[in-house]
Amino acid sequence: MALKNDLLIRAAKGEPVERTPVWLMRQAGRILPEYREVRAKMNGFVDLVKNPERAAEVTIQPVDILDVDAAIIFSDILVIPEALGLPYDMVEKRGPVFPQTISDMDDVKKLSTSDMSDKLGYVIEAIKITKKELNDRVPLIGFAGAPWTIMAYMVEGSGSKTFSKARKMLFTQPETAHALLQSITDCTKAYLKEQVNAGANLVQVFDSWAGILSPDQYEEFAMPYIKQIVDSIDEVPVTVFSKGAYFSLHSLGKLNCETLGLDWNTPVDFALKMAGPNMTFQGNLDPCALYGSTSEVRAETIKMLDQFKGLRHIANLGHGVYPDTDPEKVKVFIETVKSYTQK
Ligand SMILES: Cc1c2[nH]c(c1CCC(=O)O)Cc1[nH]c(c(CCC(=O)O)c1C)Cc1[nH]c(c(CCC(=O)O)c1C)Cc1[nH]c(c(C)c1CCC(=O)O)C2
Repeated sequence: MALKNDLLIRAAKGEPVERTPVWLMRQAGRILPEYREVRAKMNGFVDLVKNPERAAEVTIQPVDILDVDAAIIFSDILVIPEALGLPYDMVEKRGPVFPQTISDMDDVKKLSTSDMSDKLGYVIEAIKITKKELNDRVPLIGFAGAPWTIMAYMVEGSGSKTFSKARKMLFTQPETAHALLQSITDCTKAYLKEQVNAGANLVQVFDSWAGILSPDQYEEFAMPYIKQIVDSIDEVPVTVFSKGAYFSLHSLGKLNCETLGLDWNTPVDFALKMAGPNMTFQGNLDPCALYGSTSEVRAETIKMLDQFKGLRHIANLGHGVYPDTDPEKVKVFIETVKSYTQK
């Protein structure tokens, strides 16, 4: 079945579009009262993630309510560590917490890499239900965390400003780090393949903690694994969002993917110079811009769109939308993108 709105897919591939497509990272989540209502009926976040019917419901909410040009499957990047044998808990106001972590090679060897499709079957089921209920109105985005970001949580055991335990491992036990990264990569390749087979129309790789690595570390511990993942997907376009890794845009630009996510710290002309002209850029409004008044949100959005004028572009924020953002301001952002005409 053909998509009724395929702007996102065409923009990703660099094909002509009538206007810039728009969606928001973390759109399926706490900004919507309708999400919080569903969430309140569940036994916590993980329970919601593991309920394919409810996950499909909250995936579609932003399409109905905000009129975005894409849905992103409601799940989390941390389902991979869980499937590997490290369960997580989502603690209110603190974020993810892992009771067990990875400290050495023995821990890596103990990870269970078998039966991944059974263990992640709930996400695949949620994708199938979502596809059916979306009825091809807009594309469905599948996703996974990049290996370095997943490793960071598995070693650190929770969120952190510095992830110093995870970064320490890169210096003190590089072989352990590489073995862990390779295990995560193998599982992620299989997982994304299943998402595509179930109907995902595009996949995004989130490297949220890329920016805490040095350029050399990024080339050694992040890039080779992202490349393996990107090279394993031919059927649909791929977006790589390496937050903070402006210093590696030259090698990101050589990846066999269609789109690079940009955060708001990265100037568009700099990204173009570094990554070259063969990529679509996605981003990059500061999520805090949505705390402004209606006219300020409009002005900031237009300023952002002007910077991408003439380039291949998918409008988005430079990171996920913050939970206390007024959905009305999100709508202003979306409507401003849709009514913007390139002069
Ligand atoms: C680092 C990361 C995580 N998860 C994710 C990333 C990469 C993107 C980024 O950098 O923001 C990705 C993610 N997490 C979630 C989605 C769903 C789809 C979407 O709307 O984008 C996606 C794409 C749901 C979620 N994931 C989480 C929530 C909130 C939990 C709740 O409902 O209580 C949602 C809707 C929780 C989560 N999950 C994670 C953290 C650190 C937290 C706690 C902090 C926070 O809330 O942002 C790990």
